[in-house]
This record gives sequence, structure tokens and C-alpha cells, in this order.
Amino acid sequence: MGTALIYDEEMTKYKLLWVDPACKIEVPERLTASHEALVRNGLADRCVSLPVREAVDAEILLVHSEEYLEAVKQTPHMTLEDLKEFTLQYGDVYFHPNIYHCAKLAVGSALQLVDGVMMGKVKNGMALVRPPGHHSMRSAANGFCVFNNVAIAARYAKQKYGVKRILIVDWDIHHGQGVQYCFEDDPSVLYFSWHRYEHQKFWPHLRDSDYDIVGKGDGAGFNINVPWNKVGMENSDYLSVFCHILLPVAYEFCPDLVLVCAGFDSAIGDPEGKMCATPEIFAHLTHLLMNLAGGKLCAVLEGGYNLTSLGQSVCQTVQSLLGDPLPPLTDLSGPCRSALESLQSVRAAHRQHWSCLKHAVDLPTSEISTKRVKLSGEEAKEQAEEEQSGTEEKIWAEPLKRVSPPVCSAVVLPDDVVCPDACERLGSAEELNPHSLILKKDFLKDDDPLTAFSRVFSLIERMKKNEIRNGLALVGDVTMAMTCVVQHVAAEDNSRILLVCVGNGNIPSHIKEDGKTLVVQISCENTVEQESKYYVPVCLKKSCTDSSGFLQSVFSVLLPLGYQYNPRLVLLVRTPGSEVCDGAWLQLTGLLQSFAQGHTLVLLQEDDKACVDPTAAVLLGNPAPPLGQLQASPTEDAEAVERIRSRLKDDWKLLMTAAPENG
Ligand SMILES: COCC(O)(O)CCCCCNCCCN
Ligand SMILES: [Zn+2]
Repeated sequence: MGTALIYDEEMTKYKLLWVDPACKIEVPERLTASHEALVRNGLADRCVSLPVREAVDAEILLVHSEEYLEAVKQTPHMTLEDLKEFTLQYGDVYFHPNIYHCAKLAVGSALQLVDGVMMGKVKNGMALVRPPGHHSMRSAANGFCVFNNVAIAARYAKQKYGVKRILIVDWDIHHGQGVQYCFEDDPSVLYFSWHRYEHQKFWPHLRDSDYDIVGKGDGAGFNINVPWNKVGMENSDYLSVFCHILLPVAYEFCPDLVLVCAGFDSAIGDPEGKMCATPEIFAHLTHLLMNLAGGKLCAVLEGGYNLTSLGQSVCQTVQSLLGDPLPPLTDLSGPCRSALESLQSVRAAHRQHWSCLKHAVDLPTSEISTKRVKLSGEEAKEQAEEEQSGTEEKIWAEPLKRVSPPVCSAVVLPDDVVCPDACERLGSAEELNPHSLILKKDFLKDDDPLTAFSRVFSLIERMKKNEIRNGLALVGDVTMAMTCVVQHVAAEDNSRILLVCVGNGNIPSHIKEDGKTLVVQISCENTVEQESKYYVPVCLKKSCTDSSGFLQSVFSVLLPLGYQYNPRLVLLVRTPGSEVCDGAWLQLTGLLQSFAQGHTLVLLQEDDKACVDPTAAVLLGNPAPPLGQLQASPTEDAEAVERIRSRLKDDWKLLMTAAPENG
């Protein structure tokens, strides 16, 4: 199934007709710049173009009041003076004779996207719309928004498709208070938003945007606000929040549908956000959400005012939706102090609502107050400079091309194992099939193990040349294969292998110390080994059959380590007796494609042949199946993971979730 793209130039046909400094950044060129970037990069043609349509009254009334809709209906016939007058009753928004029409198209675009995804016409998609939506409220326009496109889409999905749980991720740099107010008492819609806040000094200056506003009544816990109290947040800060807050909670919640308020004013260069995260970050944020809800993800454009970073960020998002390899994220130096303070405040505020956070070992919130922090003279000066520096033109490198290798998944199998779906038996290399390359190999009977492994080595060589994206090998002795592969690859001087070993099985010690291999072993064996910087044993009492403990260790330990280590190859090994339940294994296979541009080599023991097809399906880019709502993981497992994090956080800053006590 493909990726939908919804866009119509009609939505460019309204603009600010008078002087209003607060609104002048919201220009039609935002939409044309986004669409043209997709066209220029050959991405629009790879999408399924779905037509826009106007939303009808009943759909708009899912969120807005009749009187508000009636009032907006009058605007097309208004004179310029009337429009100005009408606009004055709302904040930071403007009206235009054609904006009502465009607002109906924006809502209709979001609904078309929901229909396409829910009816299985497309796997996921993006709607490029204007006016944006996440600030508009039941009876008020606000912040360039007229109708709340995403909030209406959520209500529509519940009403028309009986969707039980919806996750809304709002990565726009402003707080979507309109969405928050719409669902604050609704446990079926989990709203997550990060936003520039600066202790309420930043627009819209709401106390309701702070981290301790968690939802009301039955909705308590289903509203997550992550305030950024400083500008200049970087990729590390965003990734830390995904790994240590959003992903654990999202997997516990287990949504049936993911909606994204895709605002790109959170990217570097944006005049509103003044952040420093690069456009590539959206490739990763999108990918990290794509194994939820069976891949059903609808992204709807919100803000974004630097036309260059906006275009690049939209392309990064759509390329991930299309399944292209992810770009590397370099120099992840770890979250800044202010981000850590927000991180621990949010985790503390939600500890009682989410079992994945119950054992979070962070400073109690009382250490971090939200009232205006008394800035020392030095800090005040620094902050003033920061603001000042905000005016200087930020520059950043254009994202690298994300090229899909001609072969997606190469599979090395003994004769008696049936080929996975979408793979074909292959005679010789010439008949290379665009999807998969099967090096028919009989590991069982081959008398010379090295020859046997030569097939795997050639697979790795072709990955290095980016002829193949990932691979899977079913071998007679997976531990020996693992050792041979690591030795073979580590022989290169600039190799960096992330070895993820699921299950017991002792890792030869020489692998652990060479620094060219980072080993994370998730098993149920109480490994006597003390962990070191490059050898991280995670032992789960309830063994790996407990998905929640397994996934919590993936989110809070493995992903942060992987991002910071930035490997060139990921070796994912499932040793015998690992018992890890397949769902968690498949989620891990999907999530690990964040690294090494998707160059993952999976090694399975030959009696794990039942694992081949589902694993190959995920390697081919299909979403891993949902796990169901996750239960609390055993206390000792959660505490074990916390202990590892706190012991290794000096070596790996992305493991941090609390501001260091000293100064
Ligand atoms: C959903 O719309 C996308 C958006 O969140 O980017 C809208 C931002 C409105 C920003 C308004 N600034 C007012 C500044 C007053 N001194
Ligand atoms: Zn915004």
C-alpha cells in the first residue's frame, strides 16, 4: 500500500489583506514551498494523490459550535472593514473572503486522509493544508487557525470507523491548546505536544500549556505537555523526549490510529520556534511512530515559516512515510539542562498515570519549579544574548539524499526453508529481483563453515555498497555466525557495529572491549558480567516474553544508545531459547531501522524458521503488528533498566532523564 499526498492550490488563495505584524508570516507561499519541494525531489510522484473535498457542516460541528460556524459562514460576503472588525474578536488570526472555503478544504483534506488510511486504500499519508488548525477552539479562531483540522479528524475517525484509541502527536513548536481543550477529559484520545514555553513567556502564554496539565477526570494522563523553557533545542532534546516519554506511553496506550499535527516551525531557521533541530529529525520522528497502529499514520500540516527548512522537513517526513532509508543524525551531544528539567517534570507528572513511568528514577518535581525562574545576572544576560542571537540567520546543511538500494532485503536460507513473502528463489545474481536477493545456501550441510559464512559476508559487502538495504540469515549456529560476522566487519578500521543480542548466549569477551562494537544483550539470564561502556546486558526476570519490560528497555536504553553510537551496521541476533514474543521482536526489528540507513543484518538459529517470514516482512518495510495495550512490567525489570540508565548515563548522555544535581 502506498503513501497518500493531499494538496490543492485552492488553499493558497487567501492571504493577509491588512497590516498585522503577528500574522504576516502566515503566507500562501508556505503551501507552495512545501508542495514544490516534494515535486522537485520526485516525492510527489511516488505518492498516491487523493483529491481534496470541502468538509460539510456536520463534520465541522464535531468540534465547533453552531454559532461559531454560522459566524464564519458570513465572512465570504464581508467587506474589508467587516473582515477586520470580525477578526478583532479573535487572537493572532486573520480572515479573508476565501478563508472559509479554504478552511473547509483543510478539514476535508484531513478527512480524506483518514478515509484513505482507515479503508486501507493507503498505508499512511500527509495532507498539505492551509489554514492550519491546532489552535482553533470550539467557538473561536486563533493562531492562524479557523477550524481544528486534526481534532475534527479524530472525532470523525471515532464516529465513522469506531476507532477506539487515537494518538495525536503535535510536533509543531506551538501548543495546540485547541486540541488539548477538545480532548482533555477524553481517555480515548491521547494528545502529546511539545512547545516553546519559556515559563509562560512565549505565545500563547497559557498556564494550561505547562507539564502539570495532564487532562481532567477520565482524561487524566491522556494529555502530555512538554514545555521547552529555552530556545535552541536540538535533535538530542527531541529524541530524548520521544525515547523517554512519548514512545513508552504510546506503546502502553496502543492506539488504533496516529494523527500528527505536523508543524515544522520546530525546525532550525524558523523565526517562531528559534530551535536548532535539523530537518532530518522529522524523518526519525515519523519513523519512530510508524510501527504504532499497524502503520496507520495521518500527518496534517500545521505551522512552519522558514520556507527552506519547511520544504526540507516536509520532504523528510514524506520520505519516511514512503519507507525510504533514514538519514544519519550526527553529533547527538545529549539533552541540554533545560530539556532535562522538562523531561523529568513531565515524567513525574505522569508517573501515576502510566505504568511505564511508575519506576522513573528522576528528581521529584519540587526541585524544578515552574514559576518564573529567578535568573542570575549572568543567566539573564545569556538569555538576552540568546534572544538577540535569534535574529541572526541560522544556517544548516542540506539533508543528504536518502537513496533506496536496488535490493531491499536479502535472505540467506537453507534449502528446506520456504521463501518469505515478496521474496523469490534466486538462481544467479543476474536475476536480481528488485525486492529481495536470495542467496540459496545450505548452512546445514556445508562442510566448511567459512564458505557458508561467505554468503553472509558477501551480503554484508553489498550492504556496504548500498546495493542491499538489509538482510536475514538462518544459520546452523547463530552464536558462531555472530562472532564471525563481528570479526569480519570489525576488521575494517572505521566499522561501528551495534550488536543487539536477544536471548541468552555468551558474547565472546573480545567483542565487548574493542569499542568498535556496541553490544546490547536483552536476556533473562542473570548475566554475571558487569556492564561496561560497550557491553550493556539488560536482564529481564520475566524473560523476554513480557513485551512491556522488553520494549521499555528498547525505548529507554537501546534506542538512546543506538542514536548516540550511530552505527554503520546493525546486527540483530536471536539466540536459541530467547522466548521473546514475536510481537516485541518484530517491533524491535522495525525500530532498529532507525540506524545505519537501515543496514540491519538479522541472524536466526535454524530452528527459528517460523520467525523468518514475519521478520522479512518488517525488513521489507511493512509495519510490525500492534502488541495490544501493554501491562506494567515487573518491578524488578523496570528497576533493572533504571539502574543501567543511571550507571551508564555519563558515557551515553541520551540515557539521561534528570538534570544533574550539581550546578
Ligand atoms: C496551527 O498554526 C500553526 C502555528 O502553531 O504555527 C500558529 C502559530 C501562531 C503564532 C502567533 N504568534 C503571535 C505572536 C504575537 N506576538
Ligand atoms: Zn506553530
